[in-house]
Amino acid sequence: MAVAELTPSYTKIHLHSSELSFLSTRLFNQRQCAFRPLPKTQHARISCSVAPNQVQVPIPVQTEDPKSKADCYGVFCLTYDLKAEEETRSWKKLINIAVSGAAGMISNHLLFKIASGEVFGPDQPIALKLLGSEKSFQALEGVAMELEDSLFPLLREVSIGIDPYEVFQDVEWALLIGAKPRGPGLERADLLDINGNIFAEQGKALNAVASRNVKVIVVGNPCNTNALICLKNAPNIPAKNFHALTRLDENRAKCQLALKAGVFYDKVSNMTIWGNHSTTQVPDFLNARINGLPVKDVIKDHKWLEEEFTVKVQKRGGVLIQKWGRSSAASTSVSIVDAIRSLVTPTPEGDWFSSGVYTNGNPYGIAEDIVFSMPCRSKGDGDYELVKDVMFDAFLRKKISKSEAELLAEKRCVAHLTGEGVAVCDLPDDTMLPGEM
Ligand SMILES: NC(=O)C1=CN([C@@H]2O[C@H](COP(=O)(O)OP(=O)(O)OC[C@H]3O[C@@H](n4cnc5c(N)ncnc54)[C@H](OP(=O)(O)O)[C@@H]3O)[C@@H](O)[C@H]2O)C=CC1
Ligand SMILES: O=C([O-])CC(=O)C(=O)O
Repeated sequence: MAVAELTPSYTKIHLHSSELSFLSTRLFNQRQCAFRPLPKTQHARISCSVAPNQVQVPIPVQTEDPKSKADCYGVFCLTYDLKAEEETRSWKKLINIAVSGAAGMISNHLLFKIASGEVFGPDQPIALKLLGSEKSFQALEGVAMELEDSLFPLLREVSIGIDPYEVFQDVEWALLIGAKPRGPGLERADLLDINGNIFAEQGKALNAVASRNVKVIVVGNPCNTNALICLKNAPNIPAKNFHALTRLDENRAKCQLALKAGVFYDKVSNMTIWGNHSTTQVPDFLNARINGLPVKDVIKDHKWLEEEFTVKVQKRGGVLIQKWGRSSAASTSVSIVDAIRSLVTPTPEGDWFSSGVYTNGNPYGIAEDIVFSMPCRSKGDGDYELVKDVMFDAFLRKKISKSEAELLAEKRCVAHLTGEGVAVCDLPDDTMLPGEM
């Protein structure tokens, strides 16, 4: 028995499982449908952007129930009076947070931190919008079940979907984690193209449906160039709102300096990662401080700083993969939390944090129109400013130039995805993600 439900632009079809595989495969192959099995039934919901006259199934006339449009999950589909709770509990207005790759390893740590309130605060209700794929849909349901069972008071809504145009509707934060990992035999140019296509599509979707001031943090690698592709495909959202995650690198650098100096890592401040989230990244020991003093005054072994420290930070991800058999997920999720909190809380006086941001107007002479990790400060309003008073020496300049050249080469390689013509892929041979060795 097949049932279809029509709206002017969408056709919703409920099918028995026997009919499901044929129709969903056909329509999916035409990239026209979003497919969602309905929990605890033999049915699925398929949202297809096809003209109504193409549908060959009996169509009962129904008035649309707005609730049936939402892809809310389980307990999160219940209605409740959030406004009343805002008054009695002094809660803030609900914020919508989209997470892609939501069934992946990083998200599996991150979602529970966000839902617990440790990221946006104990008075900030949260709606989580999880983006997955046809392949990961069941796993997403598993994630949503675990979120249900956690009884987080601040988590008011969870929805799951595979269409970024639905999932990104009105989101104020988009945490873009989902990306294809670089496996054996996959050239970096191919990876840039495969993942670049994902981020071009997601940029277009954000541009169409997200909040006009959405903050976007790109985690999926190669994250700097993915962030550039994303912002170029979202011309109605300020380019300044896009970040590539280099906070994990900052945290790794702080840890290594603390270890060498024999201090706890909260004594390390002003840590900049310059450049690409790759093995050309530059952990800046010239401007960093330990107990408020220049690192070079505390760690006298400057050869260690220039050689071992720099390489250790650049390759930390790869060493971890060798030990763990998979890439950093828990510490990456912690660093995403740090990155968000740095934007929603004022930066401590005199300190700063690193983020991969758009270079236009930067005061350091770094090439314009790329996404480059630089030192930032925030008033806690979600926005940031670049730090002006930083020092450079010949060593730092040389290292920064290498990372800059790498990012300019990556940009030429994705010109077809940024609207800048024909791609030319002349990537430096040694270009690698931190996880590659
Ligand atoms: N910037 C940083 O500091 C760091 C970045 N990373 C990067 O984060 C990303 C995610 O890592 P992690 O969560 O561990 O990875 P996982 O493999 O656990 O999950 C990633 C998700 O990406 C999605 N995905 C995989 N292949 C494709 C594809 N071809 N097209 C679209 N989506 C795909 C899948 O979700 P679905 O099927 O639902 O689409 C998958 O669940 C990786 O790119 C990794 O390199 C990792 C560590 C640090
Ligand atoms: O290369 C990877 O996927 C892992 C990574 O980015 C990191 O550990 O910094």
